[in-house]
Amino acid sequence: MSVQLTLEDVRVALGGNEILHGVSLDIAPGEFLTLLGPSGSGKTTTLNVIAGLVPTSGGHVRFDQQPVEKRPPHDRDIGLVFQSYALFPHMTVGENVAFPLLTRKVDKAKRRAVAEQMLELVQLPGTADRPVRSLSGGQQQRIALARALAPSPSVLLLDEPMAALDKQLRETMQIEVKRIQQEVGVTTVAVTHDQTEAMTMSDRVAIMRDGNVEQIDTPEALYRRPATLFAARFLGETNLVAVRDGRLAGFGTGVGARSGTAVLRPEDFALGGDLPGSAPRLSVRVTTASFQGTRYRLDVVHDEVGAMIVTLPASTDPTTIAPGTTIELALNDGCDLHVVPEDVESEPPLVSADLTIAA
Ligand SMILES: Nc1ncnc2c1ncn2[C@@H]1O[C@H](COP(=O)(O)OP(=O)(O)OP(=O)(O)O)[C@@H](O)[C@H]1O
Repeated sequence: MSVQLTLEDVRVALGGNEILHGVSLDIAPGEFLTLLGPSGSGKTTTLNVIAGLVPTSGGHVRFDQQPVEKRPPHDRDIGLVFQSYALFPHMTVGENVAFPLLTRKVDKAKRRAVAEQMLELVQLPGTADRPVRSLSGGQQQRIALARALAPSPSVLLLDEPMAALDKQLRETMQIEVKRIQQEVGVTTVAVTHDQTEAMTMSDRVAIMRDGNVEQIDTPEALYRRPATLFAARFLGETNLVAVRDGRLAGFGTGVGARSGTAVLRPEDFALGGDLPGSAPRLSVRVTTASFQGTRYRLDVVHDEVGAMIVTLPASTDPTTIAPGTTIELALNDGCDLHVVPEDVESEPPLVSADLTIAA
């Protein structure tokens, strides 16, 4: 059973300081939301508020409209997965998975059946009788997930669940966690520092900054339409190019907008020679060029715009982009230039302008 999870102007004060300054989130039943943000921005505190592990000093937390602020953690119907797995080392895999059912007084045969069903779900069938210590880190994380899901919680909370895994395993597990979450359909909130992980797993991502939600949207919208420069910098690599009096710095192109900052992603560029002469362009000097299998990644510099990051197709002739070379960059066909207006950082509510390039 999945629930609608609502945080309404939630405030938390700890050690004499207010840590959350009015966090509001509305998470649909079965949705996967990730809290992403720098260290100390309030991600874990928000997760702990939902779990009931941290008291609120204001606002409301609701499951399907019902306030739960007064309910203790064990009475909130929540599954929790931590970075450290927190499995019981002296128990078997099956006993670990079934543990939450033991405390709910479910009989032994039913516990065993649920444990086996959960082990199927996390693709570790037949491991119920193995000592938990005999499993690898990735397998132990699957067991932690199976244990959290065993009582069919209303809400699943994942606190940096992949942080202890190596990069390759982490990428596999991100896909796997999303598959399992979709199969079960449980409303899920995750915390991570890892923007790729956030984009891979989530229906929506909430970017947190200093105890507030900076922006919440789908990964695509956050990447293409960041409402603030903080959000633009936090999700994906970005080039911030000034727009003054309606002209894009360096390019000189009219963008028909007031002043602000254009958010140009590395893939928004192509080599000038590959595009029609009408495409906005500027000459830059290559400082580094590295081949990354599916593309080249270049650091380039322009006197007025400064340093930028650019990616070009893997088929690009490497001799034309060698460090020290001056190349002409053009804005890619279909590049939908997004400008954050100048006053946005200081004057909420946040709005962003979508502009088409004037001929
Ligand atoms: N028990 C506490 N007492 C006082 N301050 C606290 C307490 N717990 C957290 N804080 C402070 O609250 C702020 C938010 O902490 P929180 O752990 O929620 O951030 P975070 O975004 O999860 O960071 P990280 O990514 O480093 O885990 C930090 O400045 C932290 O120092």
